[in-house]
Amino acid sequence: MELPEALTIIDNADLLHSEAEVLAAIDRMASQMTVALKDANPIVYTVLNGGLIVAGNLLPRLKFPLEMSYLHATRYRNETSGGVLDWKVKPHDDLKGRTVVIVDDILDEGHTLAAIVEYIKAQGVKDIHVAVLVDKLHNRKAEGIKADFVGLKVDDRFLFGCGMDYQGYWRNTLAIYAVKGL
Ligand SMILES: O=P(O)(O)OC[C@H]1O[C@H](OP(=O)(O)OP(=O)(O)O)[C@H](O)[C@@H]1O
Ligand code: HPA
Repeated sequence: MELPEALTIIDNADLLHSEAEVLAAIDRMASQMTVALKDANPIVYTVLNGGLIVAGNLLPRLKFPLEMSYLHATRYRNETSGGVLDWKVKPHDDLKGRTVVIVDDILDEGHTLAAIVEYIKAQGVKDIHVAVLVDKLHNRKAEGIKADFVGLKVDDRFLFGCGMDYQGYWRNTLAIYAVKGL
């Protein structure tokens, strides 16, 4: 995408959730996660790239001991529909007997999180929890995948902002937008 096009995209987009609404949603998630996980000594995996902004705002709000790690799995590749999952970085810690938390920006069709959860469960973890800022509302979800902590439920549009990209751009906002016409 050329720079002028990136500017046109955000100028014409629909603002779905302001910065303040996103931060309030992250505050709510943090409170729920603190109640559920404060004594669990979890290892928290951020799913790159999209989970970075959510994790950067969420983790400082979790007022209990935890370890941080990351993994990278991707299936959209700058497109607006997902393809085959490409594992760029698999989890690399000893997870046997651990409580694991996965943090990502969005649960859309759920194929990404389903594959991540399946892989992590196979490492012999004690339990696993999924936290996403956005759960997209539609009936195309992969079987059996559900988030335990959800910040916002959003209509079935193509979103960007707060980690989510449109053609590689605009992950770097806190507000959440929908692309005009998508
Ligand atoms: O529920 P799904 O339909 O599987 O989609 C959700 C996934 O898609 C996005 O990642 P993407 O593939 O764009 O990789 P990226 O975060 O590295 O850009 C997003 O960050 C989620 O991980
Ligand atoms: O709506 C979306 N926007 C950006 N990235 C995504 N990955 C899955 N769904 C989306």
